Amino acid sequence: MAQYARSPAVAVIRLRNPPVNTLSFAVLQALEDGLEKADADPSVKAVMICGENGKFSAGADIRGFSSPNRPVKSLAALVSLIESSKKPVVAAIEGIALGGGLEVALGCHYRVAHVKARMGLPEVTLGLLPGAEGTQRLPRLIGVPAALDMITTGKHIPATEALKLGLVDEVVEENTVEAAIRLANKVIGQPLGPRRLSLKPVPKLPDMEAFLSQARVRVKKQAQGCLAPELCFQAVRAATQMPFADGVRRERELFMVLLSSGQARALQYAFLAERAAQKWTTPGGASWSSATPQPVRSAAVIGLGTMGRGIVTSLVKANIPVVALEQDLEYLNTGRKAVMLLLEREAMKMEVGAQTLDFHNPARLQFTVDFDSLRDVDLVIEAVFENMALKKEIFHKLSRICKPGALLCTNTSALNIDEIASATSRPQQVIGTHFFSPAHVMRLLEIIYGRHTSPTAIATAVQLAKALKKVGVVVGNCFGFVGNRMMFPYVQQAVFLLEEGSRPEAVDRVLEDFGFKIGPFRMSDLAGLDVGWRSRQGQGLTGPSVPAGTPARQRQGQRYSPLPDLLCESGRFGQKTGKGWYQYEKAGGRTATPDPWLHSLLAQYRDTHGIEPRFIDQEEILERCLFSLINEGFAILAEGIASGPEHLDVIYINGYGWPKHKGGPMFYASTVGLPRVLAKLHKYSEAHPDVPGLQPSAFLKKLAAVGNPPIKEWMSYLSQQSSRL
Ligand SMILES: CC/C=C\C/C=C/C(=O)SCCNC(=O)CCNC(=O)[C@H](O)C(C)(C)COP(=O)(O)OP(=O)(O)OC[C@H]1O[C@@H](n2cnc3c(N)ncnc32)[C@H](O)[C@@H]1OP(=O)(O)O
Repeated sequence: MAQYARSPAVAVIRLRNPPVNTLSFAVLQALEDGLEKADADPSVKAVMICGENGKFSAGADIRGFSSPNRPVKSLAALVSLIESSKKPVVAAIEGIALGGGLEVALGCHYRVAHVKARMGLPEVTLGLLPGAEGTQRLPRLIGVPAALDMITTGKHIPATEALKLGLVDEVVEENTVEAAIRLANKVIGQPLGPRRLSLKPVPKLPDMEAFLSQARVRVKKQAQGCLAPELCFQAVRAATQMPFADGVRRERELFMVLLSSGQARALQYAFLAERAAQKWTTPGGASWSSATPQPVRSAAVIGLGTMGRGIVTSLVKANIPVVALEQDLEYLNTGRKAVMLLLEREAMKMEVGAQTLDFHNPARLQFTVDFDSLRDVDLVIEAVFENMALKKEIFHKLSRICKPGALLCTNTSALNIDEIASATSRPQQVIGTHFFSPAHVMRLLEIIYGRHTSPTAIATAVQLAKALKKVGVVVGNCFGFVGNRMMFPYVQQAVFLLEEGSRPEAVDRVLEDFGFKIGPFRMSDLAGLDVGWRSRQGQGLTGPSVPAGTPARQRQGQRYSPLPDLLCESGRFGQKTGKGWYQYEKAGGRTATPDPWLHSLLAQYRDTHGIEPRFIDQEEILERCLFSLINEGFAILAEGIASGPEHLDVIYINGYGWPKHKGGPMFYASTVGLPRVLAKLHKYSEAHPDVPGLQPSAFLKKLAAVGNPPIKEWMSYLSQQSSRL
């Protein structure tokens, strides 16, 4: 709620709704009561609004948007009420003023911010727009270009930038509340008209129309299928074209369009899913609420290939001293040059300069070929290539060399954590940390616990993810873990569709139109086709270990496509060789062009195997790829490999380019409706009985049978979570 006090001519209203002072009905009501009380008291000459616990407000309650009683209108009315106050109102912004929180501050006549405060209108990231008149007030205060930038990107800006933009009147390093009270006392009796933003004109630009049309193109490009940025743009444009009251009406109409859109629900779900994924549990009973992380004051990275370089960069950026180790001086020098280049680029992006990152200081970043240098580090991340024997050899060494409490992490995308841990005398300290490439950019960190991994080790890895500004998702140990395990049937369907008559560019287009950043074939070309080829060779699916007489398109009674193997046998490994599922301008090129060679290979292949090609429509492409991926997700949940559907969705949004405005694969399934997903899987599995990925999982069947419950109830239908531990 809000607490009311006096100081002595200034009424102090403190928003109070832990942890982040969201604007619930009760808070809004208490704020309104406080304003009325201040207005009615002749000894009160000014008002100051601040937030409890060093935070102004994180805005409207994201959990409340789906409620029929959401306080949309009352927030806008309250902001108007603040602005129309006859006594000056000053906002004291500490910590954060976001969304509706910043809109409340915009209703105030003056704003004082702490130097460490951050401000923003992040509604666009939730599929909405600042619907409490923020799209009309902000451009009047800071001008159209800056307002449009803040509103269409949702970025948080630091107080110092806010001061430059004119968003706040003062920035202070000490007590913000006292500074705001001082300012309130100073402005008593001064005219308020010029401080009421609704009365100000929108600052003019030499050519507003030209600016807006260029901005619109930029916004559209960044939106990638998301509706909110375009409607945010339209609301700000309304501010340039209409009087305040009409602009507010337009803002309200656009807000209602967004509020009822599926995208807003999906994006709000994604926000909450990310928080839910931090609350990990294991079938063995360990959980985020009881496990305590160990401090990580230093780290080592073994292997300076693509992944290792990104991981070192990430650690340095997080201010964790790193020892980087390679097998010999030649590899070490190549790795060192590459890491330095990455860090220099990052330092430039961070606008802090190489000195602040301090990566030239050997106490912060040291390169070595000597395993003994790892003796004292708190944590080691092994990032050599995917070879079980090599990884086991390294872990055996680490087990002997590292200090007793050190956490031993393996960066792997599929290998068995228990087998790696078995090479050590301390399997409780061994954990999988699956980084995504480029590791210093991608937000996802899949954290894989093994049979013996301790809760402390899991909590430490989760804490490390936070320190690296990544989202860590804790999952159980199985082949491919969560992300890649769900990806296998998806990619498999994509290849089967080629066998049956489709083309890489057709399949990719359907999935890119759905919203994936890149389709499965472009993705395989980017990652390198040889990675999967080596893995299939290791599993005995291709190469000399396949028994003579095995049918070309069958393995262990199941359908198998040798197409990707054929490409690799012709040296087509994707972008790096200039040829894969597409052709590229050169080895290492990025521009994919459909390849006639591949088309004739497909025709020849179908001929050889007696496959009559057929036209495959977009619906079948989309459903077979997505529903097989989702189906695997249900199997993963039933096996207790992940704590809930939110965890799978967070993995897909942050690691696999799933469109966030579609909420993640499991959320998407809930919007399609589980009975429909099930019916389609039945249909496709009847047509392809030798494809296990299309046979509906028992958990999906159960959820459809009990009447398609909401996603948050799914896990309660798992009577007994089977444990992999
Ligand atoms: C009535 C509508 C009319 C007009 C439009 C107004 C719209 C809005 O205001 S929409 C909301 C806009 N605000 C945001 O988008 C802020 C979202 N929150 C954040 O960015 C971050 O949470 C934070 C910067 C505020 C804090 O970050 P951090 O310190 O890393 O903590 P957490 O993210 O883990 O959050 C802690 C805790 O708070 C919950 N929470 C945060 N913000 C909201 C919110 N706006 N509504 C509801 N709950 C919120 C968050 O879920 C965490 O709780 P749990 O641990 O229980 O999940």
